[in-house]
Amino acid sequence: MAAKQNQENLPVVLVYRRPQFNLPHRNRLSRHFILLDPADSQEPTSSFLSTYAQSVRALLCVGYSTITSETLSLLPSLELIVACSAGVDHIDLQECHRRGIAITNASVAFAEDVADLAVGLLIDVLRKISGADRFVRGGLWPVMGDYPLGSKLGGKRVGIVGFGSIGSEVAKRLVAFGCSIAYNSRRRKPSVPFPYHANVRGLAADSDILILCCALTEETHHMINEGVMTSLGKEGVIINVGRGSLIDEKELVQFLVQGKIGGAGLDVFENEPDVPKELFSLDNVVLSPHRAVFTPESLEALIDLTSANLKAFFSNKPLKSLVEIEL
Ligand SMILES: O=CC(=O)O
Repeated sequence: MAAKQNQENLPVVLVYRRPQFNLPHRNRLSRHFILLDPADSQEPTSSFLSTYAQSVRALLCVGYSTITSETLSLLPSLELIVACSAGVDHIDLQECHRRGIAITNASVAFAEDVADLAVGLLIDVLRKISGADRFVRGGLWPVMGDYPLGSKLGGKRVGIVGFGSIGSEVAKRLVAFGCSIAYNSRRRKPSVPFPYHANVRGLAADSDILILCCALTEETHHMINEGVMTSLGKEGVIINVGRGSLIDEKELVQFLVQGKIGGAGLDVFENEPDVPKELFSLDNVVLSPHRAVFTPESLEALIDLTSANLKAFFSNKPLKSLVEIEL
């Protein structure tokens, strides 16, 4: 009876997810919150929300489940969206801003793992690890002899696009490898000791490698275009752990196929899970199926952060990872 009473006093959190997205460590969260999940019900989501979620103040958005203005219009009491993702481009930010809904994201929980993968992709592209692996497994070593030389990471000039928690973890790692770092972001960050470029094309012209760690917004959509890739040059390498649409993907494919840039390491694509087939035969391209954030450790950290944000909200304390909405 006492346990039931406690359960009834817990704050209610609406779980919003596409059926393919599971909420990791759900049991841990349900010790502190009553989780209202339309996916547990037979009812269509919109009628579930209209019937059961009218007084819900906090929503947990799992994966990249799209939250449109129509979804928001079904939730008149909503004050907070806790996104279980680093990127929040699947949420209608303008409508959230208009309705005064705060958003938190998970970049800080994921930053180290995403940075590790960015550096892993970069080393793979430069040292041709995946290509060499295919060479050995395909029995080509005895037939063709030496595999082509790779290129050294130390000493490279790396341009980081987006210098939030992920960009700064990438920089920390690459400084240790002996790279020089410069960055581009919406504005200069006084606490960052590296050279700032207000313009991505200028950053590309001064870099051997571009690593994309920024959010996808209207301004950053296709920011890596023909001009930027031309400035990066024939030996240049692009690593993308942000979102596919940061790059004009058709243009990237042309640049890679025609040898107008040196290589790419891509964890994200414009039309996931579809990846341009032209990339499959290129040994200077390393492909990963949007997995940068997924380690058991980062999922644990995600639940800690999610819980901390929700607890802060329900006790009127400052949120742990508030997203600044700039429109
Ligand atoms: O891409 C992964 C994320 O945004 O969390």
